[in-house]
Amino acid sequence: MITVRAPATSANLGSGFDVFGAALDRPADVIRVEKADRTTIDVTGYGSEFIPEDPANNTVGAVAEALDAPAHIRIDKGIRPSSGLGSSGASAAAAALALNELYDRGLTRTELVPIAGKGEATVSGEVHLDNVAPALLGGFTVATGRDVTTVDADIPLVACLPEIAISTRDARDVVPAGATMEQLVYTIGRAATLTTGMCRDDPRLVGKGMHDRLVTPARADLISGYDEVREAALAAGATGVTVSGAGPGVLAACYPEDRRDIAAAMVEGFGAVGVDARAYQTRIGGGATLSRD
Ligand SMILES: Nc1ncnc2c1ncn2[C@@H]1O[C@H](COP(=O)(O)OP(=O)(O)OP(=O)(O)O)[C@@H](O)[C@H]1O
Ligand SMILES: N[C@@H](CCO)C(=O)O
Repeated sequence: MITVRAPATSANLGSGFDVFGAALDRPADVIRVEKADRTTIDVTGYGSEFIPEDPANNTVGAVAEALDAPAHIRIDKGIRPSSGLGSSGASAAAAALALNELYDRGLTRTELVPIAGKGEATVSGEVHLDNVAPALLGGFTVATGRDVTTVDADIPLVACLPEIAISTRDARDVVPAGATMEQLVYTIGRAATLTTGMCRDDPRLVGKGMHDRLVTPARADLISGYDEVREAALAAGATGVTVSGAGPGVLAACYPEDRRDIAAAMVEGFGAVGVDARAYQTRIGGGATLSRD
């Protein structure tokens, strides 16, 4: 049996819509695969009651089909679905790595990224690699078309998950259809600042580079308490705050000594508007890990 642990990820990081992604060192999904005549799926764990076991509707089903690798697939969810922490992408990435090994397909992790992306597309409606790339490769990733660049960055983060569900499909509906030249110039500046911060392991530059005036404000309107939580995190020392992926998760970059206070402030911020929330004190971590029993 092959077991793969694939990490949660945070896509976009504010200024890098559909391009930037980061692997988080926690939470994670664990997938176990065994050869079978046809693909079957069992799901347990966090939010499993909301996840279809039909291979046509689960992200791992499309991956098994793309690799021509039928299997019995057990998914233990550590990442809540519809969270903005790449839950569906983590399962797809884990399945790609596990089935590639189970059937000796010989593909590299980079070659598995678009295959995992096909799985992710079954739920979000279109292929974007900003969750599956960091889940497979680890670190901070820049995905443009089929090309993915990685930076092995070390940045402390807090990911706060409110008890609100927002699907990626719905969150894509509010993305503005166009942008002005002024907005584009602003976004390019922030994205470049963030990338420089990742290359230098500099939380200040990463936080500054997260600021986005284009997609994030539209999505923030879907998250009750977003403005309060953002202000609370900044007051507790966060260097930058943004929507994680398609939301409702909220991501803060910070220095390590402020992480605990920021986590408490964010949970309290959601609490102030009557929303329960859970915060993960985390950091940019490695990609999926594989073991064979
Ligand atoms: N293996 C899976 N794990 C999680 N969700 C899955 C899986 N297979 C299908 N789904 C469905 O995908 C949807 C969640 O995916 P979605 O992209 O909306 O959220 P997410 O992956 O948590 O967030 P994001 O991509 O914004 O970081 C839910 O409707 C869920 O039922
Ligand atoms: N880039 C995607 C990530 C969510 O899966 C989005 O923000 O819609």
